[in-house]
This record gives sequence, C-alpha cells and structure tokens, in this order.
Amino acid sequence: MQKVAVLGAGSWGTALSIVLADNGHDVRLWTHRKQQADEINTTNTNKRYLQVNLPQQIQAYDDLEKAIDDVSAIVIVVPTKAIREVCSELNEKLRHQPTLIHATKGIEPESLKRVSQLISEEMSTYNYEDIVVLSGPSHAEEVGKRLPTTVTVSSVNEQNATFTQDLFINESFRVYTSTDMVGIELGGALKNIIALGAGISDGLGYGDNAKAALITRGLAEITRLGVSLGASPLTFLGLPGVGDLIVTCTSSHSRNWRAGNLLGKGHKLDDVLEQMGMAVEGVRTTKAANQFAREQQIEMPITNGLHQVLFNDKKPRDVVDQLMNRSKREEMDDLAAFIRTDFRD
Ligand SMILES: NC(=O)c1ccc[n+]([C@@H]2O[C@H](COP(=O)([O-])OP(=O)(O)OC[C@H]3O[C@@H](n4cnc5c(N)ncnc54)[C@H](O)[C@@H]3O)[C@@H](O)[C@H]2O)c1
Ligand SMILES: O=P(O)(O)OC[C@H](O)CO
Repeated sequence: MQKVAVLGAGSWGTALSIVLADNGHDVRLWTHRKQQADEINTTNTNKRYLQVNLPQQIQAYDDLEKAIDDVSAIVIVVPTKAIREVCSELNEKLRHQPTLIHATKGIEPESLKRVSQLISEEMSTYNYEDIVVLSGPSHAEEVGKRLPTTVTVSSVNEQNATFTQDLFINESFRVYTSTDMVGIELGGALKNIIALGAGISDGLGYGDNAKAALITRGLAEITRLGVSLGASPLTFLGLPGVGDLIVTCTSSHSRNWRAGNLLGKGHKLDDVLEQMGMAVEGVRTTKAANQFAREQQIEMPITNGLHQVLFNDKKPRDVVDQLMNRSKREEMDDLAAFIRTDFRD
C-alpha cells in the first residue's frame, strides 16, 4: 500500500484516484476548491466531473501541503495551462522526493514544451529524467466504471516507470511501459487536434469515410511532427498513438470531439468552450503544433486547416474543400522519408 496524492480533481484525476483506491492505496485527491473537497468527503461523489460513487479510501484535500505530506507518489492531472502554477506551488511546499507522475495531455503554446519539461522546469529538486507520463486510450467515464482499459507509462528513469506500472495495474486497468517518453507525450497531446477535426466532420454531417481519412492522415501528421522531435515512429502505432486517436475521434465521451462537433454545427469557439466547462486541450495544442510545423516546415495540413477554423474564423466546410483539393501525391511518400531518417540515426 502506498500513500499517493492526485493533484486535480477533474474527471481524469477522479478516475485515476478510483484505480489507485481499488489497488488498496491511500489516495489524497487535491482540489483548489473547498466546496468540491467537502462534496467528495461527505457524499463520496464528484458529480460535476464523474457520475459514479467514489471508494471511501479517496480523501479530498483543499490544502496542498497536507495532501502531499509523506506520500510516495504524486500524480499531476490538471490541464496543461495550469501545470506551471500548480507545480510552482508544489515546489514551494514539497519537503521530500516522491515519484512525480503526470497524466496531462498537452503542449505549452508559447514555448512548445511537453508537460514533463514544464514540470521539471518548475520543480527545483527534479530532473526531467525522473518524471513519469501516463497516457493512452482512456476516457475517465469508462475507467470510473472499471471497464477494461489499457495505458502506457514512460520515463527516462525506467525504475520510476516500473514503479508507476505496479501502482496502477489491475484486472481492468492494464499498464504497459515504454522508453519513448517523447513519443508517449506527443501522441497523447497531438491526437486532440485530430479529435477536434473528427468532431467537426461529424458536426458537418460527413460520414465514416471522412472520419477514417482524418484518423489515418492525422496519424501521418502526428508521426511526422513526433519523429522530427525525436520520438520513435513505432510509438504512434501503439496505445498512445493510434489507440488514443481512435478512442478520442470516435467517442462522444471525448471533450475534444464534442467541442469539434459543436463547431461543425456552426457554434463559435468562445461559446463552445464556455458550454463545455471542462478542459478541451486540443485548442491550445493546435496553436502550438501549427506554429512548430510552420517554423520547421513540417507538412500538417489538417492541423493547419483546424488552426484556420479556430483562430482565423474560416468556415469548416471551406477547410474540408481545401484539404480535398490539394495537389495529387503518393500516400506514403513523405512519411516514409521521415521514418527512414529515424532508423538511419
Ligand atoms: N477526462 C479524460 O477522460 C482524460 C483522460 C486522459 C487524459 N486526460 C487529460 O487530463 C488532463 C485533465 O483533464 P480532465 O478531463 O480531468 O479536465 P477537467 O476539466 O475535467 O478537470 C480539470 C481539473 O483541474 C482543476 N484545475 C484547473 N486549473 C487549476 C489550477 N490552476 N489549480 C488547481 N486545479 C486546477 C479544475 O478545477 C478541475 O478540477 C487534460 O490534460 C486531459 O487531456 C483526460
Ligand atoms: O475527453 P478528451 O477529448 O480530453 O479525451 C480523453 C482522453 O484523452 C482519451 O484518451
């Protein structure tokens, strides 16, 4: 049994707390809202975020210092835009060296940094190599009901990855390890761009053919960008790559798909984000990936099209026309070139 603090009591932090509690761990779920902590502790529910009863071993805290006292692991699950703020507070209050795990899927637009890089920059006693990421096809709504789910954990420090695998694995939550930290984080972040696109496609009334094309050509874009940043192309064929793309692009559980669906139906971005009331990571990640692709001359036509819809007020239908009428080409041409470069190195 371990003492584990989970920072972020949204849908994913709550679902991961259930997995940890089912495994017999003492779980401290931290929220910055006192009212939410009171709800969890008095009724064993967190109704705004997850429609399930919570195990009693989950104790909620609104005091960060108390939540992290004497824990052997801290799981960070706030949205990317809150990572620096939460980690800077954590850095001030942490007096020992528990394993740091994150399950956040995003990239910081201004710096184009991955979440593990942001965490290590804010945490003075941790190196980037120590941080662990947990990612893969995993909707909180299904994990909360103990439906079969598989994820991957990765860290440059392989002992930390194995410790995290042991912490979470159980009969309904299967955990693999991987040594490709960069690929695992990028796969989880970049799939949200394509999921927004899949939602838009469904919102426009396009069919399964269009969605299959988005998923497959989206995977090509993700792989190009990922490999250029040092990821293994094989990672994108695994759970944090194509696995997460499928689950996010095809499910109405997905916040990114749902936001895209509303955009496809003609709603404005600001209204959509207000209506969602939860993290829609793909919006900021589109900005980051589009900027990086432009700077590095990486071809990402779907990401670029989505960027035009989100930030330049372009009509989704016009972007689809633009994508369908690009110049003729061979399907695997540029992707093969990227992958060969990786193997030659
Ligand atoms: N929901 C899922 O099924 C799921 C699955 C896998 C990964 N993720 C990833 O997990 C991360 C969190 O997503 P979520 O779905 O739980 O989001 P959410 O919107 O459900 O919850 C986010 C939580 O973070 C808290 N928060 C926001 N800013 C904060 C701050 N500055 N300080 C403290 N707390 C703050 C909010 O109060 C809320 O409780 C995202 O990166 C998402 O991509 C989500
Ligand atoms: O609800 P979304 O779109 O943030 O996606 C949730 C998970 O990342 C799916 O694996």
